[in-house]
Amino acid sequence: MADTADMIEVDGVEKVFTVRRRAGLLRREKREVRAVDGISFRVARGEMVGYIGPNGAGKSTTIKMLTGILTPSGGRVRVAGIDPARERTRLARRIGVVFGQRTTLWWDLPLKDSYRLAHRMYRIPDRRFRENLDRCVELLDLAELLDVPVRQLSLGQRMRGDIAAALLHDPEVLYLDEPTIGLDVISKAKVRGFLRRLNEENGTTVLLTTHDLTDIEQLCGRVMVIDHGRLMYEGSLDGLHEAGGSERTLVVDLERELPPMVTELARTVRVEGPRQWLAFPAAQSAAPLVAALAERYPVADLSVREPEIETVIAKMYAERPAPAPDQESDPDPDPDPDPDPVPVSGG
Ligand SMILES: Nc1ncnc2c1ncn2[C@@H]1O[C@H](COP(=O)(O)OP(=O)(O)OP(=O)(O)O)[C@@H](O)[C@H]1O
Repeated sequence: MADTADMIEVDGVEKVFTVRRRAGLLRREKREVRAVDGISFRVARGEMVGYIGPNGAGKSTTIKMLTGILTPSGGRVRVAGIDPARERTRLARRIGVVFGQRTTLWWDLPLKDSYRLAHRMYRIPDRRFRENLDRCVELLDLAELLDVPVRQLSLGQRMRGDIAAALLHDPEVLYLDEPTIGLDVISKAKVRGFLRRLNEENGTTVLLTTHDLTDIEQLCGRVMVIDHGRLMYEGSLDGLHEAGGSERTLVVDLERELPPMVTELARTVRVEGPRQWLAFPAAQSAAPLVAALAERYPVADLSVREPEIETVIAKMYAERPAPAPDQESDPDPDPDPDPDPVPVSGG
């Protein structure tokens, strides 16, 4: 069972939450939120897949079902051949989880103490623990941070610390929920480089949730898009850009104020003083556009902006019927009634 080619199997999975909310002074009414509404997908062993969608789409709920923190309301989930909800502790030894917004490290203790606890909790053989820790310390640049209490770490340092903690027990599957959120460019590059290497060298299967399309572009061969609890797209990132007709934006600083620039490769969508914004198809390279503009206009500086995931998905939606009202995302859910910590600290 454990050597199945598909590391993650999800068949017709649903998760329905019942939310109580005030409806008048004394009355409270119950409402169902279909956070995940019948999704099916596979992730092969050693694959690195992006799982994206707007806020409230159902990404975290899916990941929680894949760890066993949440039990599906319907459908079937298997990870490494294990039913996560039934055998959560057994599965915890085979998976690693990083929630970008929530640390699994001990806040008041030096970073290395959290690692020592993981060593004991997962009963990692001493030699294996040392090798894994040494590798993470080297590749994630943690040497200077091991003695620092976690609460004193910057967000980027803490994130690298969390990623290391999730990997000390050699998980075959790693779930990453927004691992680059709020990080500066250098920290993002470090995290992405590390993940690429981990996947190549260890064959770790990675499911990556992110709002940053550059994470997907640099790491994932395949992307799945979820919205209103349903899978809307599965394929390459380029295919997604095509399906959504999405555009990137070239921001051009000219040496002086000029009328809107004209080129057949893009549309000038905004002009503010000497700065102009040009939209062009996201699947197209910016190089010919840059060359064409530089030939005709006094260009001082340039940058390219990637489309927002929300915009790409909104464009895909323009062609589809609106979702039923009871599937709209809930602006005021129970904050987080999950009683359990994520498996890395609870397994
Ligand atoms: N414990 C809960 N109780 C009630 N509703 C919930 C609960 N957890 C999530 N929801 C609702 O389920 C839907 C999906 O939420 P989920 O957190 O999975 O979305 P997400 O795609 O991870 O969003 P984000 O990008 O904002 O983290 C939302 O409408 C959310 O309000």
